[in-house]
Amino acid sequence: MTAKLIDGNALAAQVRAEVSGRTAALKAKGVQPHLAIILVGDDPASQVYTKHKAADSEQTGLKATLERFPASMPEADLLARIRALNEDPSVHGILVQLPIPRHMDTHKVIEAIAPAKDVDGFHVASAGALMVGQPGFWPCTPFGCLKMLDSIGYELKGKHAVVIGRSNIVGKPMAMMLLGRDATVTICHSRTKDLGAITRQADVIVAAVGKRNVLTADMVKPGAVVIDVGMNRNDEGKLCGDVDFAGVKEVAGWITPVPGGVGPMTRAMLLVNTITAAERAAG
Ligand SMILES: Nc1nc(=O)c2c([nH]1)NC[C@@H]1CN(c3ccc(C(=O)N[C@@H](CCC(=O)O)C(=O)O)cc3)C=[N+]21
Repeated sequence: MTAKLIDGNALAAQVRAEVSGRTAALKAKGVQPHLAIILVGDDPASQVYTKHKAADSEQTGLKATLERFPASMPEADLLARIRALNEDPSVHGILVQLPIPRHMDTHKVIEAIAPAKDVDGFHVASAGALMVGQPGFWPCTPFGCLKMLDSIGYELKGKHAVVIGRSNIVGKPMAMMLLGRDATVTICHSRTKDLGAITRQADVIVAAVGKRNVLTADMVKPGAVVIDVGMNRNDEGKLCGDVDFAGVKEVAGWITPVPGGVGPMTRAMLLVNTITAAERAAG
């Protein structure tokens, strides 16, 4: 193996320690930072994720309230609950776990969250703020990827960063963050012709497609930094990313593993956004 590993678990622990410090400082001023997590339905994966998020919060001194509702909940009731949380000054962050049941309009539900409490960074106001460089909340996954690059002291200015994937929650915001650091950014996607010809020019590659082996060793310039956002299962049911880790680690300069890479950082950045929301509310 030539590539060095960027350890998401270790970095997330550091981030949580920083959040704990900020939480303690706010508590000393009489403010209890509080994240409201809404889970609609009984998807097993979502139940596990939301429990993890609540446990992470409690570990860093943040209060987390997990509210569970049946899949049959009318959309109007969910919107009303979100509006009540918007008005509640003791709540600083609101997260609606996705996916939500199909009879609900995800866009409408996200837009109901007050932008000042949008700790997922999914609201159009958050996306707009990122695009124009105004304070807001950055989506946790690309924010975590940027932190991972910072953790190795990587200078993005003038580098060619290639993002594979154009989702609203990872690819597009990731590209904006890299652009904000003066990288030259290329966004690739399912209709891109000759992906390898583009990725071979990259100094940094962020793979965020949701498909195994999207990036293989022959597509990577020696020494490049490879960030793997993928969360897939292989034929044995084991968690794996979008990157052919075994092959690419022989070529890349740095690489993130799955599990133990971007996933833990996504969870850590939610805590950062929540304490930031509470600090802003406290003035
Ligand atoms: N409103 C909303 N916000 C989200 O941020 C959100 C969501 N809905 N819905 C689902 C996805 C998925 N997601 C993950 C975060 C961390 C890990 C994570 O920590 N993964 C571990 C492994 C966990 C395992 O073993 O299954 C790792 O990569 O090491 C996974 C998945 C956040 N999501």
